[in-house]
Amino acid sequence: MIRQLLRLWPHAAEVRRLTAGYAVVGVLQGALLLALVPLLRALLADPARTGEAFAWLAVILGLGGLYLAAQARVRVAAYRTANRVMRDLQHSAGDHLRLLPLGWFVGNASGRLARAVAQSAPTAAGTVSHIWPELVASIATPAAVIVGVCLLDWRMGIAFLVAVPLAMLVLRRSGPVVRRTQADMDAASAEAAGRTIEFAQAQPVLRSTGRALAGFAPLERALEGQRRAFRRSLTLHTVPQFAYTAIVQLGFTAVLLAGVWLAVGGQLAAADAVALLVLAARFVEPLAVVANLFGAIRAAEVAIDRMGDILEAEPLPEPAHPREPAPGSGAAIEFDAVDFAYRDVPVLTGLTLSVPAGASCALVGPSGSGKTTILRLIARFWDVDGGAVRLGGVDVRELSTATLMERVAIVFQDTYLFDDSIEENLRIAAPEATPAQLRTAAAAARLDQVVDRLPDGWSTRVGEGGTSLSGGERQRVAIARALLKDAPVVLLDEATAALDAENEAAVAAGMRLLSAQGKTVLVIAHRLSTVTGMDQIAFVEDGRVVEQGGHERLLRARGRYADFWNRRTGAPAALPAEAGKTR
Ligand SMILES: Nc1ncnc2c1ncn2[C@@H]1O[C@H](COP(=O)(O)OP(=O)(O)OP(=O)(O)O)[C@@H](O)[C@H]1O
Repeated sequence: MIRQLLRLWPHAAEVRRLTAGYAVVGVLQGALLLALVPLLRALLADPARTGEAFAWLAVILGLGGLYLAAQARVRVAAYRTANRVMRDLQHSAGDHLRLLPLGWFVGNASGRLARAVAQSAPTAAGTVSHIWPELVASIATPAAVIVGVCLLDWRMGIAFLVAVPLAMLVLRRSGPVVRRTQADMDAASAEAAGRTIEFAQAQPVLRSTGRALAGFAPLERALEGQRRAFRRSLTLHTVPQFAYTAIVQLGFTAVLLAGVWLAVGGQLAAADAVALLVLAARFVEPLAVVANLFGAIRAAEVAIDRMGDILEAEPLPEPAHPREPAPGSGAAIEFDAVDFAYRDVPVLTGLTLSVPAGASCALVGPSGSGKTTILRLIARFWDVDGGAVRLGGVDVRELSTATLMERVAIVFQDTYLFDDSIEENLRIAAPEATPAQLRTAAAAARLDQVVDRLPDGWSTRVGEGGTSLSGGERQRVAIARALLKDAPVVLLDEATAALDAENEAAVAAGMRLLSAQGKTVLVIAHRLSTVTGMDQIAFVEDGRVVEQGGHERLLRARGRYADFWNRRTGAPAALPAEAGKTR
């Protein structure tokens, strides 16, 4: 566990110092127990050796004081270290997240992150402050007792030692099993938590489809999986736990038998035998908890691994010698024979696309053809597997992340809004913007109409993630942000959610304005009204651009785009009214 922790929190000297402190506390406790032997020996002698007994009592009191002082000191140090561990791990996670490619955040990253930051860091800290000290003391105390007993009577020392190798063997053997079952439990709990959240979020869908009372199979499966993992962990832990307890009791029995046998045979004074048996009873206590502590350590290892998944995730490679996009054509976008796969599943194959600076281009094509992936590769969510994506003639891998992000504004479907006012949500894009600039951008994106309808106007809080706005209204915020950011390249994924006429017109107007401002606009167009106004259309199919050109020209060519257009214009245009408004 400590080795894993040190990989993420490289302060070996501090951990060593702390461990040495815990060991000293454990040894002092062992010495305290050992001092009982001469005390009892003096008390049980016939007649009792009162003076000697008082002297040993004084020694015990002295050792007790020392033990308490050492314990207090080490505890304070441990709490400080634990605080630092928690703070450093959380800060490192925060710092590291900023370096990870945006693609890392696609999928269930938020769940992983929340668990790592909210649970793993405190677990690692708690292990340092509580479990590790107890474990070290639970080993150091019996070790000190055994050494002392060996010095008092080597035969009894051997009896004390009998159980130790067996106990160690059981702990060693059970370690990987406990760790594996803990990891299974952890994975099953994560799945159950994710499905529970999904169940809550899916309530509107489940109710509107009349399935709310019919149960939710993914959640039921996840909960059953969690129960199965729990049962399995109980079963697999029971045998080694029982074996360990039996071995510890066996050790105690060995000491008992050896003491009685030696005392009956006259080889050990009765007083010594009684004293050593009392010691054996106390000796067993810390040993008995070691197995549980090992279990807790294994659980902590799983939590630390979870944190490791974040801290050891590969950051986005930064160029050693960053370049700047060429002046003039700085906002041109070019895909040069790009290959890209998600976990070995090819999505783009030899994709070539060229959009001159200041031009607008609509990506059109069947669902799953790779349009979103194309936009994401420009923003370096991931790096390409083959070929190159260029911005202003420079491979995006040769631009620093700061330069790239400065030049690109992203308006994705799932625009995230902070639970703050609309004004603050716009300021994210341009913290220095004057109120007049904010209002101009908002008006251009027709966001002012939304603001006018909100109860507190500009100061209305938009709810967590912007849930009090509709999808179309959130996109208007994103377009206003893009206008404010004034980046030369705008990547826009039109909301697929049905937009009402007003939102559709607002988004289209925003796009036209961005284009009129001379920006290179790349749009995933889900609406034909968007497509016709674009300088170019790139028809994407099976991860390639199969046709590129103006709308009229492509229609005349009667190729794949013309087919797509004819099918779409022939299809019923009516879409369901916009769902998801909570306002
Ligand atoms: N993060 C991901 N991990 C694995 N596969 C992915 C991921 N994102 C997309 N894919 C897969 O890559 C393929 C292309 O997806 P992409 O989202 O780029 O297509 P699209 O043309 O934008 O589709 P749509 O129009 O439906 O949004 C699909 O088969 C999709 O399932």
